[in-house]
Amino acid sequence: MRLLIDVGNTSLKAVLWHNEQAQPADINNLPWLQITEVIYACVGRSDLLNDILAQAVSNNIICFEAKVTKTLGNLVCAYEHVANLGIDRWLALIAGFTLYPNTACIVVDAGTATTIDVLSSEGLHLGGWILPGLDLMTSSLTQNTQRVFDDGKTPFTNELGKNTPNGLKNGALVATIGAIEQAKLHLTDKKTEQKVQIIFAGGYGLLLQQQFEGSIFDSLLVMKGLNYWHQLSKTT
Ligand SMILES: Nc1ncnc2c1ncn2[C@@H]1O[C@H](COP(=O)(O)OP(=O)(O)OP(=O)(O)O)[C@@H](O)[C@H]1O
Ligand SMILES: CC(C)(CO)[C@@H](O)C(=O)NCCC(=O)O
Ligand SMILES: [K+]
Repeated sequence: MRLLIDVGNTSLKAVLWHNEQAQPADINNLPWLQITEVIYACVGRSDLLNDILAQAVSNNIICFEAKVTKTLGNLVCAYEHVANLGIDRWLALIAGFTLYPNTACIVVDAGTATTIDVLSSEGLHLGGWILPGLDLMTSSLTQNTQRVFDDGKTPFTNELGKNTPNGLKNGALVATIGAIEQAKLHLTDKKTEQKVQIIFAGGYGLLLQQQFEGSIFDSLLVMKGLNYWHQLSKTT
């Protein structure tokens, strides 16, 4: 059994991976006798990991930290300074590349931030964008204006707004949808009409997925990326 940990800017997420399946992990009561290795990634507060890694060490369990590299197998990172790319973005790309081989992908992780990454069918990461997540978009407006307010019950829809919370929420949603549409333009090749797979992850991933026909939502994308990273980094 493997312990997979993703430390983001809002929370630490952990799952136990066993027989190709994820089980929820209670980080206050981890089954150390059954855990064979720990694989983790961190874009947020690394101090959240201290206690778990110390427990792993005292149980003689080996820990691996996933890092971004220029290449991983046939996957190539767009950044010149690869260490600057968030590891969560790289792991989501690794998962997209592995789950959809030879397929152009747009990988969207919608949490605190929304990240959009573009991957060619050959495994070239063409680059991406970092947007405020839907909640950050709306809270930055309510906090920096006098009259823009949210009512806590208005949903995000792609309709035109006809009141303030509508205008605010829907503005955030369509800004995000529009960015994903822009990402498609970087992959569309009129001659080959290649299929582009749009993959969503993160807290707002399901909501966004519903806006794009043929797209998929995978709540475990980053966790799967941790597993694939581990496999690929051993063999390449
Ligand atoms: N059903 C849901 N479950 C969890 N979060 C949700 C859900 N629906 C919307 N959200 C929003 O998604 C965001 C959290 O998403 P996610 O868990 O992907 O966070 P994250 O940004 O990846 O966090 P971190 O940076 O800690 O990894 C929050 O803004 C939350 O309000
Ligand atoms: C953008 C976030 C915050 C998304 O979690 C993370 O991937 C990150 O901190 N990235 C570093 C900056 C970059 O990816 O260019
Ligand atoms: K994240």
